[in-house]
Amino acid sequence: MSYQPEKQLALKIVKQAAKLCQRVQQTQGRKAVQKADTSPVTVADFGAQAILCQGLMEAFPNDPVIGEEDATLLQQPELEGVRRQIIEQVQHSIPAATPEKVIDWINWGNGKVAQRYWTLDPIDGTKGFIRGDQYAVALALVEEGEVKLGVLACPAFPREDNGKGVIFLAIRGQGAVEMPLDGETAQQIKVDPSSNFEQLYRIESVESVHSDRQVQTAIDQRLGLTSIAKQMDSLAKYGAIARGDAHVYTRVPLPQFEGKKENIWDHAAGVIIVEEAGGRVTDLDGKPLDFSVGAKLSNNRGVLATNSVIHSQVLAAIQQEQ
Ligand SMILES: Nc1ncnc2c1ncn2[C@@H]1O[C@H](COP(=O)(O)O)[C@@H](OP(=O)(O)O)[C@H]1O
Ligand SMILES: [Mg+2]
Ligand SMILES: [Mg+2]
Ligand SMILES: [Mg+2]
Repeated sequence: MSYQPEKQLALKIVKQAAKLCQRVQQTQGRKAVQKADTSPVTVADFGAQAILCQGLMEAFPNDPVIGEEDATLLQQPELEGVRRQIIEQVQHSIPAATPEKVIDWINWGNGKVAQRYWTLDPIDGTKGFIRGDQYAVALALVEEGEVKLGVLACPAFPREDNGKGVIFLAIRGQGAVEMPLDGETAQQIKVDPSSNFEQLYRIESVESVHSDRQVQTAIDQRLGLTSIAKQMDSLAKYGAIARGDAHVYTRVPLPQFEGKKENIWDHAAGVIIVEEAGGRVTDLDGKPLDFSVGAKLSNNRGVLATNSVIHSQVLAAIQQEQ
């Protein structure tokens, strides 16, 4: 399968969604409201999910979509202003949008896992978005539990030409590329296959409660990895591994979140981008991430992404630390 129609649509809507996020940041700032689990969500998260879902619904009406956000929260009367801003922002991209349609589009992302489905994170790294750091719009196509296509728009990702804004794209069997967010020139990307731990970089979340830094540092020491870990919000970390800026990404759950499983949309697009760039992604026990069970990676524990060359050595060090 070449997945050309899927690729064209995915690129188009991810770019549209990223534009909405940039516009919200410029015009409305980075205000957030709290979800039931106390995590933040913004006008841009909801607006970007509406745009992504509308495009998928129109082009692939039979494919279920599993997205992070849900419009239930917006029924609260005190969020009337937020709801209005979301609708205005979506109308900017899709003039025919009505309030009812926008809510329906957001909720189109409440689908269930099927033989073929899409998963999306309208903003991964909402905390990064609010801080003015990295964030990503993430979209992936999954078939038979395997990611077949992944697109990541990272509007704040630094480019070699000193500009900002990168899209990472991978299709199974076709390699991984990066391109400027507002351009067309695709450039093949590859992991850096170095294996001398003294020269390698690990990358981790900026948020200290999203992974166990103590265990991660102990793993570094076992491996002889001496550099200070790079920190970056969102799935952009997978992009950094795929283009050779870093070599190891560990996501070790903190003891207090041991039973809390990772969301499929926080990983799917990144996994294929790293794999197609020559890297490897498993959980902390060396098992492939299983995208066939639901919205959570229920059959997996944590995540390890590497340049592939050092993967088994890192897994061995992880086993010794558990
Ligand atoms: N305690 C926790 N452990 C692991 N991941 C968590 C977490 N709390 C939140 N997250 C997830 O971490 C994601 C951000 O990833 P990162 O830490 O790599 O920047 C969040 O995505 P959203 O920002 O889309 O909500 C959220 O799903
Ligand atoms: Mg996320
Ligand atoms: Mg999100
Ligand atoms: Mg969130």
